[in-house]
Amino acid sequence: MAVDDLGSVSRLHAAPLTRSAARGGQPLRSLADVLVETDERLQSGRAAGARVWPTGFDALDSALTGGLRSGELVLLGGPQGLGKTAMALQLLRNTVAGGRTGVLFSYEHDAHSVLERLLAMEAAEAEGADAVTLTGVRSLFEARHSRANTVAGRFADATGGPQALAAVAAYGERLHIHASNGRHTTPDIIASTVSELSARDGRPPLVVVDYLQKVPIGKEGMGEDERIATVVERLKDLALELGAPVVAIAAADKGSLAPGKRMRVHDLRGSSALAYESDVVLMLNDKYDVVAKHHLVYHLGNAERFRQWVVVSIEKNRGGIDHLELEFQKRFDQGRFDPEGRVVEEQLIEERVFRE
Ligand SMILES: Nc1ncnc2c1ncn2[C@@H]1O[C@H](COP(=O)(O)OP(=O)(O)OP(=O)(O)O)[C@@H](O)[C@H]1O
Repeated sequence: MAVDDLGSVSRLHAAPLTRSAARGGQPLRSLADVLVETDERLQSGRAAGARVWPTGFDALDSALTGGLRSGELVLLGGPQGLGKTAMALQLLRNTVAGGRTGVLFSYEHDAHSVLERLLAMEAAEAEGADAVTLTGVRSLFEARHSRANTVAGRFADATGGPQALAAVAAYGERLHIHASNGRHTTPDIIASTVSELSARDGRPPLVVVDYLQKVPIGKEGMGEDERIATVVERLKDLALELGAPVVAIAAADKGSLAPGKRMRVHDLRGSSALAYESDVVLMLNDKYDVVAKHHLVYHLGNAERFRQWVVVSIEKNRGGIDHLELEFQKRFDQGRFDPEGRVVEEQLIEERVFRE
């Protein structure tokens, strides 16, 4: 049947289509029911397939044909300090700035430091390279002898400061930060918190978990791999039930942190479950560490340039192309990446064999 013929499913039937006993949300349904529900969604002006959640990183969105999708579990992995938190926060920021809601389960950073990062990000959005840096934002809060005793007063003279405050105020109600901890914030707590938010806001939030291996299960005697496998399964279930993407940051195995090594999904802690359950895997690596050696040997100036970029490899993409290498320029002094990015042109290696 041609797509055009499906303009309205009810045209195909003499009697209007009605649902049988199995309604949406129940585990067992006939395909006919799914078709009717799809028709109802379209007729009421809603999207019928998975909803697309743009990441706001241009090159990534085009590689992922528009962005992340509802129901997907997305892994963001890579070595320590390469900007996993920065990228996840920027993704959250882009989502809420676009009008949706988001929630961060933060096992690593307190809410105030998240605020500082977002303010630096917004100042940079507004004023580019001249904007107050993340260090500058911290100093504005930490200054003990400032005459200004309000946030607005402290930011009044900082380049991009007032714009950053206005931007954060505009989406602040839609971005939630959960002070999570490795003893109590189990997948059950994550799921119930998200469900409350979803009911309150009338729509599901983008969920970010920073980071996955810190999520406890609350059961004694479980080995780490089994615990991680359980957490990943629960997060995948949450994404499906919620109808939004769940993005989880994943830490690497200690043994795989050797300098000059390219990190792959199989280097992440609990890797077999991680790779199996997730729909999209994004691995971050320092470009300098993963570029083929001839790019460094014959062009000595390249080394410094490459250190400014992070390669984001799409190692898995259940809904589209994978094994694609993108690169984004670090702007860590502003707590972010340049959102544009591009496809990597240089040849990359599995494991770097050349070091200065
Ligand atoms: N004020 C700052 N100015 C410049 N760089 C900074 C500043 N604060 C943090 N950074 C750097 O930004 C980088 C990205 O930090 P981020 O926390 O996003 O990385 P990460 O991959 O999540 O690290 P981790 O695994 O430690 O959580 C780090 O290398 C960090 O050292």
